[in-house]
Amino acid sequence: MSELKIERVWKEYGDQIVLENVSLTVASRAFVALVGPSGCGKTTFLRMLLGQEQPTKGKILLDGEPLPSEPGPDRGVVFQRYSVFPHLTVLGNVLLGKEFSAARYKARLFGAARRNAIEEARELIAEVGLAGSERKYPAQLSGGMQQRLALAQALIMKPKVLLLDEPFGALDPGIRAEVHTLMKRLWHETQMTVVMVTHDMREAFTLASRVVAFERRRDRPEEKERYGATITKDISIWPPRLAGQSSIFSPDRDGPVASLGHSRDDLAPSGETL
Ligand SMILES: Nc1ncnc2c1ncn2[C@@H]1O[C@H](COP(=O)(O)OP(=O)(O)OP(=O)(O)O)[C@@H](O)[C@H]1O
Repeated sequence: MSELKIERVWKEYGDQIVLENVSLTVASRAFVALVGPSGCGKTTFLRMLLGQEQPTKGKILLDGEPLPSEPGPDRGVVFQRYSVFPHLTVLGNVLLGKEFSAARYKARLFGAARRNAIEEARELIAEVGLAGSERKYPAQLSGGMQQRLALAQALIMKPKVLLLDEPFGALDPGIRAEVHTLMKRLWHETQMTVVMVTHDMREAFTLASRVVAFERRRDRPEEKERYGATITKDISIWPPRLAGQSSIFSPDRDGPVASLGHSRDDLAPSGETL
């Protein structure tokens, strides 16, 4: 279970109303894409889900409980850039979350705990297609590889909710399509709830189970500060998509999702390719 419930949320910075009266329920295992004009508050909304910002008014619940007021391991995040640490290797970046959660001040694991964490990190690195790059630094990786690394870094903590802020926006179209395939597979395998901000409508409709548009209903320059954006469109993709379930209606528009080594028999009871 990982349902997000946003209830009548407002966000104001000083006199500026960025978001007004936003209500949204994101079902467990859904993949919601947030779209909307530049500056309408998509990132602000995502940062509230992460716990980096608090709503001015309203409530955000995760599985019925108020969202903790700071980021935690139940919510992973990947940004367009700068999600990974440049001075750590690929392995070091993926291990970091484990080390921090085990030893908050020293950020180091020892003995069997460390060996197990390394094993887990290596598996995840292979899962995102980076096997063999464990000792490389981010600067030695392409943009697509860095975003794969950022996904592995977020996923090692097994978050209930994955938050993505234009994670693939800086990638070339070919690489982006490859990472989309990976993202879709990871969503099915982990069965996380995903909320992704994107400017790319094709990306939104390729990946998401639901596309939600934010917009200011009143957008005259003199009203900019007084009214915020809210949800103006909410489109459920047909045929319906849900993490861990293959569509019974038709194959996905991008074709079958190849696996890099995971058996997905348990995820697709019909034996269909996800
Ligand atoms: N910490 C802050 N303090 C004051 N104003 C802020 C802060 N963060 C965001 N804003 C303002 O909130 C508004 C919405 O910004 P936000 O980055 O959420 O929009 P966005 O829809 O994600 O934009 P883009 O699509 O261009 O990334 C902007 O006017 C921005 O200046």
